[in-house]
Amino acid sequence: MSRQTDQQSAQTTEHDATTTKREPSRTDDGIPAIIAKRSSETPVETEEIRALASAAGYRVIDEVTQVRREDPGTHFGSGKVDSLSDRIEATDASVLVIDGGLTPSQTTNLRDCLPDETEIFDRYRLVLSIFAAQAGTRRAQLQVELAQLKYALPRIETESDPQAMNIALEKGTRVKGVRDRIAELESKLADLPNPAAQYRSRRREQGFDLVTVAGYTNAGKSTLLHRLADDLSLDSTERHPDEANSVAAVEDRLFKTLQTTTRRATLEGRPVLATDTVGFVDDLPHWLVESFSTTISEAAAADIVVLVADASDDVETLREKIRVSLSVFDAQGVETQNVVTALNKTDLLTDAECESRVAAAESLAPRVVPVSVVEETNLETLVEVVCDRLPTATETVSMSTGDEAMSVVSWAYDHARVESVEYGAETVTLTLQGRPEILERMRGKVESVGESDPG
Ligand SMILES: Nc1nc2c(ncn2[C@@H]2O[C@H](COP(=O)(O)OP(=O)(O)OP(=O)(O)O)[C@@H](O)[C@H]2O)c(=O)[nH]1
Ligand SMILES: [Mg+2]
Repeated sequence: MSRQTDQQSAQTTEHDATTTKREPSRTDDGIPAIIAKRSSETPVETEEIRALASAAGYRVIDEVTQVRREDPGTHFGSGKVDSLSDRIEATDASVLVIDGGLTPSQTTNLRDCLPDETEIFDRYRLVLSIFAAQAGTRRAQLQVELAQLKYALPRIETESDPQAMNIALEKGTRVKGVRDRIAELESKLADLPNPAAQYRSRRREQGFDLVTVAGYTNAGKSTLLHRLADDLSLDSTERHPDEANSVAAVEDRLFKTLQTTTRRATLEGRPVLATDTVGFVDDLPHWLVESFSTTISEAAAADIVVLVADASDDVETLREKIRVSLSVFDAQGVETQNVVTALNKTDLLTDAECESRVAAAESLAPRVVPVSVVEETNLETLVEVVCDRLPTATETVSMSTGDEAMSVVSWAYDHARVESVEYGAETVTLTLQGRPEILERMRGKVESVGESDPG
């Protein structure tokens, strides 16, 4: 992930270059905030964090960037913290937004150096506040609160001065309160009826294979789903039309991680329900991603999980994302044997680059299939590999010809893959492949029509 890459390259670049940029205020709405970002590379990119801050309702009035390796104490180093403090004082900003993750002790140290009442938002807290504002369903609200408390807990634990007895006591009470609430939320969430899960379990009874598409944001999950889906009509997973860094697009991207879409697809003749899941947001810790992974837990109930990874990432990033994805699956009880890895966007790579990505992915993940969804390269192989893993049985049945037989044949087309139908003078012989449960139901139907001796 990019944070790690920053730290690695930081060992070679150790200088302090500062730039500040005054933001012409476009709107007077919103709480005034200062953006701060430390990076080991120039130029220091702040476009995304600015969009996130606006999405969270802040008005960015100033920006401070620093090229330096991370300071373990205050993230920025003491000189920079002093000038940040001055700037906050001078601009009357009440919020400091930091593009990066702060440890609990960095948060406390930094707070001690800034004007009183300055609210510090690191990247995670900022994203959580956007989720909180957007969570529309009861489930999403509970999930957001849970994630916020998990974020806050270690910070409350490090916060107070342990020498002051009364504060320590007070801290103890607060910590206990938060722990109790976390336990309460977890059990509430577990008890909450999940309409999506109920829907899927019903569909499975009807004979649908269930495929879940998961992976990091921007890997191409929704695009893949569109390509596979029978019905290509637009829905909520559609990209925001004017993508270009608008606040709406950022909100859209974040909010989408709380939603899922299920579409019907036909893979090698079999009816499949494909579910688009959580896009793991880059640079968010994986406990946070997990807090929102409603559907990932349902992925454990899916027949196959297609892990979509972006092959145009550099090898290290690709590895890291695959590692995190697999560990999230593992934590949710998805069996490795049910994972198929689609290494997407090979159209952006040379053959040699593609080979190195495949090798890297194969060292971590099962069944790696390089594909380009937009150019439709190798999608048949992907479908084949998925279908190979679906629970399958084959059966041949015969029935007396007639209307009833015809309705069984049409039922078969809807629920399984029909390999052949032969219409004889007196009998219809049908060979089909599908879920064992479906073949079982097929037998029941054939019996009611009246079986006919195929010979
Ligand atoms: N070059 C290239 N771009 C692709 C390919 N597949 C998808 N993309 C692009 O990658 C971007 C992200 O695709 P999405 O399908 O929205 O990604 P996603 O995984 O659903 O992302 P989230 O919903 O944010 O989690 C879009 O701009 C796609 O057009 C591909 O095979 N090649
Ligand atoms: Mg998507």
